[in-house]
Amino acid sequence: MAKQRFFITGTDTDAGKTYVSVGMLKAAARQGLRTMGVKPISAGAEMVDGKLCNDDALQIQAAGSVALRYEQVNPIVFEPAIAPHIAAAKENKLVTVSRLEGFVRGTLLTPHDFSIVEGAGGWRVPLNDRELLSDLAKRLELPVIVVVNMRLGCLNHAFLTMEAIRRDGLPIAGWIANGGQHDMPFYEENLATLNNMISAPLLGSLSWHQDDLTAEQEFDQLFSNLNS
Ligand SMILES: Nc1ncnc2c1ncn2[C@@H]1O[C@H](COP(=O)(O)OP(=O)(O)OP(=O)(O)O)[C@@H](O)[C@H]1O
Ligand SMILES: C[C@H](N)[C@H](N)CCCCCC(=O)O
Ligand SMILES: [Mg+2]
Repeated sequence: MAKQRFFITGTDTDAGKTYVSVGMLKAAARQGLRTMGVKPISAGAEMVDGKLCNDDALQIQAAGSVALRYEQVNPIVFEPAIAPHIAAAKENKLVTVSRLEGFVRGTLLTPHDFSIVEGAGGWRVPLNDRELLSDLAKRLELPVIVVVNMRLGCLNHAFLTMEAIRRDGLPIAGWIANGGQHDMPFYEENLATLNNMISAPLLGSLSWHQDDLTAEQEFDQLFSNLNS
């Protein structure tokens, strides 16, 4: 199987990007693949053993089967859980696409079969006054997986996100309906609307999980859909 790499974005912050990233990394590892994930920039971190660590990055680091140092997974980390460019400005730091691209490409040189790069927030999150996180995805030329947080308002968010990714010229590997039947009235009707109007494949609909086995089964199916 050829090496597979994806950029994971979502309809918003808290859409489930990390949840999906971790689930996919584990599903790929169950198929015997060497897996790794990168969270290039994070905002929202705590001190762990004297080092600022972001929970998404720790989860992604733990879920990958290839051992990576924290800095390889998450090279840029800010303490407050706010928009990353504002967190950077508060520390008089400038984050650029070029710098992030260098870090990510460096980590992805580590031999592996399957990798994900998790964004932060949604598609158009600023990195500085001129550049967006979507510019990083463009520079990396990665196919994109969109996690749609299934709640009222997601139709508009999902369509705008798809439009923006296509406008950026990147392929959409597929989208995931996340957290179904959790708190969405007329879930099936909303899912059908998304499915009819999005031309990229629906890779899977993930329920709001009650147990690990259900989650594993859903991610195994999702992983197999990604490869079909
Ligand atoms: N299908 C699901 N079942 C159960 N819990 C879920 C599911 N999807 C997401 N969650 C939970 O919802 C919360 C938000 O999800 P997650 O952290 O993956 O969002 P995110 O898109 O990565 O956000 P960020 O923009 O901060 O990176 C987490 O606590 C996560 O465990
Ligand atoms: C702190 C949060 N969990 C994410 N890491 C960053 C979300 C940035 C959102 C920016 C925005 O679109 O307003
Ligand atoms: Mg996350």
